Amino acid sequence: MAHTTPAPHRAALELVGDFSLEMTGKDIPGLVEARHSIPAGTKINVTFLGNEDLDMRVAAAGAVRDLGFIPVPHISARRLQSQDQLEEFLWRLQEVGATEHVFAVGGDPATPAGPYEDSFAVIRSGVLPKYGVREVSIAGYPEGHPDISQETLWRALEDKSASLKEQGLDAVILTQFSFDTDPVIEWIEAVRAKGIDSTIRIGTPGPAGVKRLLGFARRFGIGANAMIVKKYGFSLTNLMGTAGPDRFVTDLAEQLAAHPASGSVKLHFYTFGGLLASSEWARTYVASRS
Ligand SMILES: NC(=O)C1=CN([C@@H]2O[C@H](COP(=O)(O)OP(=O)(O)OC[C@H]3O[C@@H](n4cnc5c(N)ncnc54)[C@H](O)[C@@H]3O)[C@@H](O)[C@H]2O)C=CC1
Ligand SMILES: Nc1nc(=O)c2c([nH]1)NC[C@@H]1CN(c3ccc(C(=O)N[C@@H](CCC(=O)O)C(=O)O)cc3)CN21
Repeated sequence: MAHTTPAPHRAALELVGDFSLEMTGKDIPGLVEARHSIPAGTKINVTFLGNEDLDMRVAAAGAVRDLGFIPVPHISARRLQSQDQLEEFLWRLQEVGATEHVFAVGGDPATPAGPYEDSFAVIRSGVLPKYGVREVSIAGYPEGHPDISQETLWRALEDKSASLKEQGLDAVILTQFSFDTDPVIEWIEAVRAKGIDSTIRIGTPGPAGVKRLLGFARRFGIGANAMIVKKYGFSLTNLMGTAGPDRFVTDLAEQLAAHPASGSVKLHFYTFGGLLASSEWARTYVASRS
């Protein structure tokens, strides 16, 4: 007899199937360790951190590719010192076959290090397709951004989407992580209401120590008050513990199933606890619902 999967489970499987991951330039050992837990062809983003250099970023993107996954290197507009530096990065990435997908992001420095004030400046410069870029991810903020107004964020999203479309580049929206699904659902509706139909990848932390998660949340200005944190499934009185995205993902899947106009929505794991923990979590989650 045909096996039927209950609707909320089906929604959860759709959401978690084809998840993407994230690593830092330093994390090649973690990638090697996790490689058998990660499905072939999984997208793995490589961050562009201030404490890493071009060689590390290129080596990490190349390792992702060599192991049979799809590298999505980050390009941090405000951290670039010159157009030459951007082109050198892209050229080196292209040499290791890692330019088809990139994530163009503003970057945390309060003042730009060079000619790119924001990710729109990188995108509209037109250099990306010259190096083989075909799909560009851009950032989304379901809970806003501590230093950027809502109006500015929405204008940036629309400008970048329009410029990518004009250049014939695919767009994906990748969101800042959060612990609360309510603003995520509202925000997806607002994106769709603007006529933007790109795939949205909802960022969520993979399993990690609670203290570490809260540290990153504070650092990036992400809402993590006691109520939200409890809803996510961890306790502030148990800082030594580990928290995973079970509740967040199950809740998000249920809400998406109730909002069919959400369009294509997938998951992205910020792997603060390591690539292995996130990929094993996804594997177990899918297995328990299939
Ligand atoms: N690396 C990552 O995974 C993620 C990084 N971020 C951070 O979010 C911020 C915005 O990035 P995008 O959405 O790509 O913005 P964007 O590059 O599209 O810029 C949008 C507007 O915000 C301003 N802006 C950009 N970065 C700023 C900053 N650090 N401080 C003050 N104003 C800024 C720009 O001048 C522009 O007017 C950056 O700080 C970025 O690093 C956000 C999500 C994920
Ligand atoms: N505003 C903003 N800026 C970012 O850079 C950023 C976000 N948001 N959202 C989430 C992603 C994930 N990011 C990161 C940043 C650092 C590490 C990391 O492991 N950094 C260290 C370890 C230091 C520590 O434990 O505090 C490193 O080795 O550099 C991981 C993910 C960067 N990202």
